[in-house]
Amino acid sequence: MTADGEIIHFDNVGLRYGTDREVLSDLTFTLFPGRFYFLTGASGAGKTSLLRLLYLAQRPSRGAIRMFGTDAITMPRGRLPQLRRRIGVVFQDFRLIPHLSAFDNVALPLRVAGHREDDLAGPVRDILDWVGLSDRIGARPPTLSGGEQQRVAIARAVIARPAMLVADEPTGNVDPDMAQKLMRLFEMLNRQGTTVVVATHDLDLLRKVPESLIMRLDRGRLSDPTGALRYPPRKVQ
Ligand SMILES: Nc1ncnc2c1ncn2[C@@H]1O[C@H](COP(=O)(O)OP(=O)(O)OP(=O)(O)O)[C@@H](O)[C@H]1O
Repeated sequence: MTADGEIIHFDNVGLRYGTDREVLSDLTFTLFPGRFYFLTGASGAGKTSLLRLLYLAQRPSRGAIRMFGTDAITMPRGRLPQLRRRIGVVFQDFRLIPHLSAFDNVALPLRVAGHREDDLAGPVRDILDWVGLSDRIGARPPTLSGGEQQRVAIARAVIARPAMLVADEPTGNVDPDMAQKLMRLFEMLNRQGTTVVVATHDLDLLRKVPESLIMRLDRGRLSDPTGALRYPPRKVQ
């Protein structure tokens, strides 16, 4: 984190895939720690592409990105994993490992980070309990419902206590009740200090988190009365 408290700053960022037109253009904004952001926009507006920039799965075609005080464009590739570990990701399609139990899926980030087996069990059980899955610890993803898989994916994304959680359409596969519960989980996490960024085209979701801030993408550009999301973005009405 930098002195002025930002965690991410985009300066005039653009993204094109291959030689096609830009799918994201002129993005200038700052994300501040501990806030809850929604990223909205019609299908194809560029939400997933922007999230991929945020969790460092994609480099922009132009512009500057500063993350946790580091220039994310010019830093040595070897530092990428260190930066990525500070970001938890909930993918639209979960990306759970089907032959591993819920426990082992959630334990994965800790094992990758080199935690000892003796130290894993407690935190993994606690977090599965927190997402309401203490009775499904041994279950493999194909035997879980969509909402249960989603909660395993959330538990895996937050087990290593990331500074920022990024979630792509996390309620796309669940009923309204479960959507409400998942939002409560994200809010609880946010109250513990995690910056949350949720991409969704479901405008009802925005009302479920009154303190949230909105980033609205329109054909690859941030549409806000000021022309871009800035310092900080306005609150939901
Ligand atoms: N890997 C890729 N190669 C080429 N074009 C891509 C790629 N990924 C996305 N696009 C294009 O970029 C644009 C933005 O796509 P993106 O998936 O970011 O939008 P989105 O807002 O997340 O859409 P949805 O809500 O439907 O998931 C679309 O025109 C899409 O076709």
